[in-house]
Amino acid sequence: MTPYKTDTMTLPAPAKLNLFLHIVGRRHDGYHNLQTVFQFLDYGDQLQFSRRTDQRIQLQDSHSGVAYADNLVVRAANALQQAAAAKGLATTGADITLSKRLPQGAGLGGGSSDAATTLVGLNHLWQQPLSQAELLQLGLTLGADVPIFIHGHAAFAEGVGERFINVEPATPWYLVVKPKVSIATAALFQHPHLQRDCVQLSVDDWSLDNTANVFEPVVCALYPEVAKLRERLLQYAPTRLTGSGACLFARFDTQDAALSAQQQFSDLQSFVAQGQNRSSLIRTLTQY
Ligand SMILES: C[C@@](CO)(OP(=O)(O)O)[C@H](O)COP(=O)(O)OP(=O)(O)OC[C@H]1O[C@@H](n2ccc(N)nc2=O)[C@H](O)[C@@H]1O
Ligand SMILES: Nc1ncnc2c1ncn2[C@@H]1O[C@H](COP(=O)(O)OP(=O)(O)O)[C@@H](O)[C@H]1O
Repeated sequence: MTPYKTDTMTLPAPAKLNLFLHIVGRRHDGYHNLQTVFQFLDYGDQLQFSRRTDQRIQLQDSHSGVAYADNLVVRAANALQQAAAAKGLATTGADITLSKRLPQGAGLGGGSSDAATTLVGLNHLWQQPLSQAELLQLGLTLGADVPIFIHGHAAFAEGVGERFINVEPATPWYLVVKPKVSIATAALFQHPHLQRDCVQLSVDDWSLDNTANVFEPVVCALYPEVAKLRERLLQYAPTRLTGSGACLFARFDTQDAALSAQQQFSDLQSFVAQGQNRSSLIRTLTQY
């Protein structure tokens, strides 16, 4: 039997930002067609994977607060084991440790990033039972945001967010602040005031100035705390909502400027991180 290259891997699960988010139509399956640009942050969760001698998946979770079977890490590991078995390929089990740092319901894609890192990490540990195309397809069954984290490069995305054209936007420093509200993505997509008829852009047409996040006015109307926080952040830098919220990100030219503004938001959960066009997951993976 060929020896495995590695028995244990530690991989990041970075956050994403939606630099803009437009809805361009509704689909028959209830989902919406989007146009968005995803960029990664050098900040996120961390996952450790170790091969087991039996077939079990065991997750140790540092306070994500999600029920074991619902955790996207467990769901991703089980889905990968089943997909490999369907191809007649053997896998082992795995011990997985999730160190959770990203807030949830934040628009940062934390759960989706954990799922993607699990798929990519275990696929590597188990000697690639699935191709990259198969991983992307499997990821999409776990959530619309999972494929971008598997892809791992900043992209102009369409469809439900699974069709990509790589882009290289500027990589400023961001101050990301989480208002004290929790937002349910599915309910927000159904809101009657949500703009769903944005003009289709092409990849070369978008800029921060000619785009918006269509969720932002709806979230600000529903949650005055978010509107107030947005006003506060706008005093320091251009600010936008990421995903369906609740986090807002303010854009700075330097780390010092972002850190200095952060001092004014000590009443809330926040962090400063630089935008990345190649995700830390993909960069770290090359070390294994
Ligand atoms: C809005 C975005 C933008 O990146 O991010 P978040 O705010 O969640 O981070 C994503 O489209 C969210 O992706 P994700 O959170 O993976 O969504 P899913 O679990 O697949 O879907 C949750 C629910 O949102 C709705 N949904 C999601 C994506 C989409 N393109 N159209 C939809 O209508 C559906 O009602 C679905 O049942
Ligand atoms: N490992 C996980 N980390 C975070 N959330 C998870 C995880 N597994 C399942 N979830 C569920 O996914 C939901 C969305 O989480 P998350 O991806 O962090 O937010 P968002 O989509 O707003 O960026 C959570 O509210 C939680 O119920």
